[in-house]
Amino acid sequence: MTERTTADTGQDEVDAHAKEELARLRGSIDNIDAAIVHMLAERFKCTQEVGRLKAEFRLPPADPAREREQIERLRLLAENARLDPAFAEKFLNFIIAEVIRHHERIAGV
Ligand SMILES: C=C(O[C@@H]1C=C(C(=O)O)C=C[C@H]1O)C(=O)O
Repeated sequence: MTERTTADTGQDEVDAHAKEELARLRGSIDNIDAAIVHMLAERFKCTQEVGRLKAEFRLPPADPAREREQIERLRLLAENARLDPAFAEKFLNFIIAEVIRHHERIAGV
């Protein structure tokens, strides 16, 4: 059996480079995920205040016209950022559904 040395293949260097790149990219992914969590926490702080305001003034928990505007706006932003607009819409709808649930709870619906 012939042995393959590092010098023959350079595979060890490729592996080391791949590991470094993977660690670098995952470091950025971790930072981005942390930013998303912090941004979402701030957004929910605002929407909780909106929920209290709506409950106080007997306004409905959901505002479909406002949601349509936001979705339209987010789809355009996504297109410009080369993000799938359908994904952006799904993501926003997911968040809004949770917000409406909170508003209903605050209003005691
Ligand atoms: C936060 C609000 O309440 C709901 C939640 C929304 C949101 O999360 O962006 C948008 C519209 C409403 O259905 C609002 O009316 O502004």
